[in-house]
Amino acid sequence: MNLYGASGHAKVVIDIIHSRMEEIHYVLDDNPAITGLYDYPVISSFGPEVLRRGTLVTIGDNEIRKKVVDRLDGPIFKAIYHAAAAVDPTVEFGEGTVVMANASINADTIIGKNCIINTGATVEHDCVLGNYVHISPNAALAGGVVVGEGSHIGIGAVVIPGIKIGKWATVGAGAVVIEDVPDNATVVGNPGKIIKYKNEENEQR
Ligand SMILES: CC(=O)SCCNC(=O)CCNC(=O)[C@H](O)C(C)(C)COP(=O)(O)OP(=O)(O)OC[C@H]1O[C@@H](n2cnc3c(N)ncnc32)[C@H](O)[C@@H]1OP(=O)(O)O
Repeated sequence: MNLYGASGHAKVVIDIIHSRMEEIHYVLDDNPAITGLYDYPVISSFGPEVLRRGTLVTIGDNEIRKKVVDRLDGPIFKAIYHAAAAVDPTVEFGEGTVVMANASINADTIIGKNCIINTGATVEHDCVLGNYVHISPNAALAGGVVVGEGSHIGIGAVVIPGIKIGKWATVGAGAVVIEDVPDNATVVGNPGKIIKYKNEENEQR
């Protein structure tokens, strides 16, 4: 497989890949100033033949990861999870999703494409996560939580059972979410409160 994005996030994905003894063929990045990541040379100029084995887009920012996936002229690699992640066999993943060490994902959860379930995160039973979601390290989703496309749950945040989080929303680090979160909203604190929206026309401060 290839990695696209020679970032800090890519370093952690390399750990997953090593734990699974999969082979990395190329590390790619748009920035020609980045020439290496660990022992891997990084290339910024390449033809379609480089992409044929499948690529994981290793960019932490959800919007930028989507932009790169949308323009990629080749297949996305299957979902991959660290050998030290605890994943129930009933869990379904979309392609390009990565699960870091010590994450736990419980029964009948469905996770979309190109998501990140980061180190030590908990995604409980019966959750549904859209594409391009990022659950940050040590964040916890209780049972039956729904997270819409592109939303980012910050480090150490907690979401109580059955909550629905809309698309492209942000939950701040350490927040405790006890009410549904609309699309594009940013929620912080305990209990979580909306502080802004991505689209100014929706702003309700
Ligand atoms: C491996 C990895 O590193 S994975 C990456 C994990 N990353 C994260 O978890 C990042 C999470 N991001 C945050 O928590 C950010 O602070 C955000 C997204 C919630 C807000 O960021 P910004 O939009 O830049 O907002 P800004 O910093 O201007 O803060 C706005 C207000 O919210 C407050 N605020 C910001 N974040 C939080 C928070 N997590 N909890 C409580 N209050 C917060 C600020 O104090 C500020 O309050 P004020 O208006 O009274 O001064």
